[in-house]
Amino acid sequence: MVEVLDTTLRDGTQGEGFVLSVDDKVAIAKRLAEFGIHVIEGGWPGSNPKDAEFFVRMKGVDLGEARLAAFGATRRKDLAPEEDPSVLALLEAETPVVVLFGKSWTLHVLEALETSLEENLRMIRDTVAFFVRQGRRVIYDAEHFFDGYKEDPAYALATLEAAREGGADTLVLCDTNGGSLPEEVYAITKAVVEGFPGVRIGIHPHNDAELAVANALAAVRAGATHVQGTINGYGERCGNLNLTSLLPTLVFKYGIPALPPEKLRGLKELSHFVDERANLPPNRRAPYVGEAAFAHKAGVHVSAVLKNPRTYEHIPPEWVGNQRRFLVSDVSGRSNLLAKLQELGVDLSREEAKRLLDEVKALEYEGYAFEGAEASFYLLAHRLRGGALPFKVEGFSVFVHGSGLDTAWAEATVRVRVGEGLQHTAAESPYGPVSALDRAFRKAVLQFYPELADVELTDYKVRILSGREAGTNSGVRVMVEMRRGEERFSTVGASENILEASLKALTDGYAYALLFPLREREGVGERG
Ligand SMILES: CC(=O)SCCNC(=O)CCNC(=O)[C@H](O)C(C)(C)COP(=O)(O)OP(=O)(O)OC[C@H]1O[C@@H](n2cnc3c(N)ncnc32)[C@H](O)[C@@H]1OP(=O)(O)O
Ligand SMILES: CC(=O)C(=O)O
Repeated sequence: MVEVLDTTLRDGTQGEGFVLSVDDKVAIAKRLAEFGIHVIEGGWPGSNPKDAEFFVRMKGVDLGEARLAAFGATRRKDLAPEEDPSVLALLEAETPVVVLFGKSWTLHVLEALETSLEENLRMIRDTVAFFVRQGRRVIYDAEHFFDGYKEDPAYALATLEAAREGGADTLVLCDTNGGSLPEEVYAITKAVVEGFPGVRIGIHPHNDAELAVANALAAVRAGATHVQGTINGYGERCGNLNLTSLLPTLVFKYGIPALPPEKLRGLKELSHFVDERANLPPNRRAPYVGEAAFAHKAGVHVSAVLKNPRTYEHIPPEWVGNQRRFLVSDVSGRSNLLAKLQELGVDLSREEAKRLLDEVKALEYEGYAFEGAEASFYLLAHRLRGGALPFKVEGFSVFVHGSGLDTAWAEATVRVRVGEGLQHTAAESPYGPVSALDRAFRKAVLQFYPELADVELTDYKVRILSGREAGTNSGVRVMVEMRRGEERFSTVGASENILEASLKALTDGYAYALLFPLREREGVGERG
């Protein structure tokens, strides 16, 4: 059994750009508890009012089996624990578990704390003992343990001994600077495990050499039974041990039941929940939980996966709550297309699929990108089968007016054929030419298709296409995302002219919404 301590709410918030409100912290703590995390480190109550308030709010919250921990430092040099305001703030958090960090590396004792090696040992022993006397479980985080051990093993071990004498029940070896190698971590952890029989040994690795997961696994193989990390690897500098990578590896590959396997079905949802609360975009390429983790693009791969998913998947995606996806692009073969068309509910013969594939490859050469624009791909297939479109744009114009640099507004006209009638409408917008075009187009078609009132534009991205004319003469690709209720779908347009590319992408979105009104089936549709 390996105990899991999550420090997203403490070390995670030491990561650049990862900021949580008190409400976010409370919500995440509850989610971590539901997920089955054993110890949830909520923050450093002596550090700031937000963390202090978090612990006040958590006093009434039932976390079930999970235990809440507050984090803090050993007492200041030459002060008794009961005189140190930071120690007292930690006590007032009233958590069942206290995580104390102390110095293991002589460099830090002498140059950061500016105290003697003996006083540091007393600081560790006294502070641990103080909390143990108050009935708290103390987890001792030995900061810079591996660096300290490499320089002066006897002193590093003496700091652990001081924590044990104080009554700490878990000694955690921290790779604080994140530069240790798995073989060093293995050897040093093994020496500590053998030197401290009966004491739980843990690991807290950082990811500065991209080795946090490897180092955690090395420590566990050497006998560590407690790991500390964060969801999505947020944390100081390059981040902390990423639990969303470590946990499935421990459980599914090493067979170590850190959490019950069925809990890991909620892993992707938990990962996205934390990103959502922090208002950060999820990492698409994250192992196990990223959107791309089970997305198959190359034709050879898709062809094999359709025959047997094990050919290109190391685990079934559903084990971690993820889904298999097939992408369409210029590295596709017929299998990608047939799989995607089946997902979209479109029947094409092999011959038609071949023509569609040629068309996709030619358009991608011109600058289109269909892998993130399934709605445009659907329309392409629809047109290839001779399907009718609900409208046809026959012309447009756009004007931008301004009497100074901050006064611009735009007006647009569009000519759209709907059935037998030709609509010619105009609209203006203070938000720029694309918005004016969108308004004019909607005005033209809404009277015929009132259901489009429920469709809204949610994202708009422009990208300059490389390998063409430079600067403002470059071609552009526009990607648009639209929403209808819970459903999101994306389209693409490419042209030398940004407004033409925009109108292509916009009108693809509206045409798709009209042609494919019932995309509520399970597993169908792009996920936003
Ligand atoms: C490896 C880790 O991630 S440990 C966690 C680190 N996390 C944080 O630092 C985030 C929260 N920190 C804070 O809010 C502030 O730094 C506080 C409130 C803790 C301290 O603030 P200040 O009193 O203004 O001190 P400051 O931040 O400038 O310096 C840290 C002090 O803690 C001392 N210190 C560092 N580690 C320890 C330790 N383990 N035990 C005791 N004292 C320590 C330093 O020697 C320094 O003391 P000095 O002011 O006498 O030089
Ligand atoms: C304690 C801690 O966060 C570290 O050593 O990295």
